[in-house]
Amino acid sequence: HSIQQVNEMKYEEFLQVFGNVVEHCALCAAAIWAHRPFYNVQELHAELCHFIDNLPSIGREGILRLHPDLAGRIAQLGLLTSESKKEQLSAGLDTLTEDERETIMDLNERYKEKFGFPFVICARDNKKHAILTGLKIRIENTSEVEVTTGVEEVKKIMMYRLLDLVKTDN
Ligand SMILES: NC(=O)NC1=NC(=O)NC1=O
Repeated sequence: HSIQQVNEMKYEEFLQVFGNVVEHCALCAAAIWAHRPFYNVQELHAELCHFIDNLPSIGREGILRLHPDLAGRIAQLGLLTSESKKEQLSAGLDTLTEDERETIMDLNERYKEKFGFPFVICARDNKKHAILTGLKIRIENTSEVEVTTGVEEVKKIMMYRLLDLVKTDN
């Protein structure tokens, strides 16, 4: 879709196209449709970031809770969204050794136990070793730091998903 086509979309089509740029959180796209027209994909991304940043912390934590674990049960059951599946594959999470898988699952469980939301990282920016390192380092952070860090990763994931949907070579 060109940005011109995006700006002409009724909200139903806009939601069909952009409803999952934030994983399982169609509210974000549903809200910022009202701010069309968008000059380009960067502005569309900025509007979504602005909406997310203005949520109370309980809302931002909620956005994190909507994310599937990396190499988690949902992934093993083949129940990831198409976007998440592609992202987790790009990080090489389908090539984990049994040890690596056990370590990630254990760290994810401990992270969730500590924070009450999952570890979120942009899998298209981080291969499996960076993900393991990120888990080990970030689990030592405070909850406040991790809400902010996780949301910043959600914004990166969102940018990639937007670039997959909006043609920028106009
Ligand atoms: N917990 C996560 O970080 N999940 C994910 N990150 C991505 O980039 N895709 C996911 O599914």
